Amino acid sequence: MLSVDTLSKTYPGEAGPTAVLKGVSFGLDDGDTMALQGESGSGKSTLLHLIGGLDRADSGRIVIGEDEVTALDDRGRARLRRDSVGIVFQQFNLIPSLTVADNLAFQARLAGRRDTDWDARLTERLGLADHGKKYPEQLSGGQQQRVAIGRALAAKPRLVLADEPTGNLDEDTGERVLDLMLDLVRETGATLLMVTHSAQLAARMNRRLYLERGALSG
Ligand SMILES: Nc1ncnc2c1ncn2[C@@H]1O[C@H](COP(=O)(O)OP(=O)(O)OP(=O)(O)O)[C@@H](O)[C@H]1O
Repeated sequence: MLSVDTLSKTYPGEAGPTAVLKGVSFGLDDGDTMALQGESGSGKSTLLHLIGGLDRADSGRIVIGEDEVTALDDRGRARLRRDSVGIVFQQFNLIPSLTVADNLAFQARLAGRRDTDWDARLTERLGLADHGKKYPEQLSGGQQQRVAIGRALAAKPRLVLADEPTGNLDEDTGERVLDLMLDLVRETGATLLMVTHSAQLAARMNRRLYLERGALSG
């Protein structure tokens, strides 16, 4: 469902251009859960951003389902993010002026795929049933991250991209949040690509890849 083929990305820099990704290739099948690991600065976030259409590659090809991400214009990539991809960042990126319930439903509403039964189940499973009318600032970090996960999953995306989703949480909370996310991702049959520094969390995915000096091993 995801195919990445000889993807390259170079950033301009004061000391000259830096090649961050040098011909990265891999594929994911429907329902795969994959941990993406590598040292700080190895290009993990860059790779996720390119796949999610948040940034453009210099060369190479990314295909999600029927969509060739690398051939889409800005509008096409925005549509793909709205319709097929759920993204969870380390910073929760919730909308402070919306309630928890409205944050959770936000992306599904944009995609025209609001499913109130699924919203209710997500809310229950994520332990947010008593918090729907609160605002993000009234929640703990772990609760906010659960809202961000709920928002990403509410539209039932085919692909979930998560960038250190538990990096801001203590280890126990992080593990619980990840467990929930894995359960919910598996329930929807989505494919998960997750950046993590934690070997323990990576061990719970069915595949692992390691990014080193712009290339993958694993
Ligand atoms: N917009 C940008 N402009 C210039 N350089 C950038 C930009 N974004 C990232 N870089 C550089 O590209 C390299 C890879 O960054 P990236 O954030 O992808 O790494 P990472 O593996 O996700 O790191 P971390 O684990 O610390 O989050 C780094 O050297 C970074 O400084």
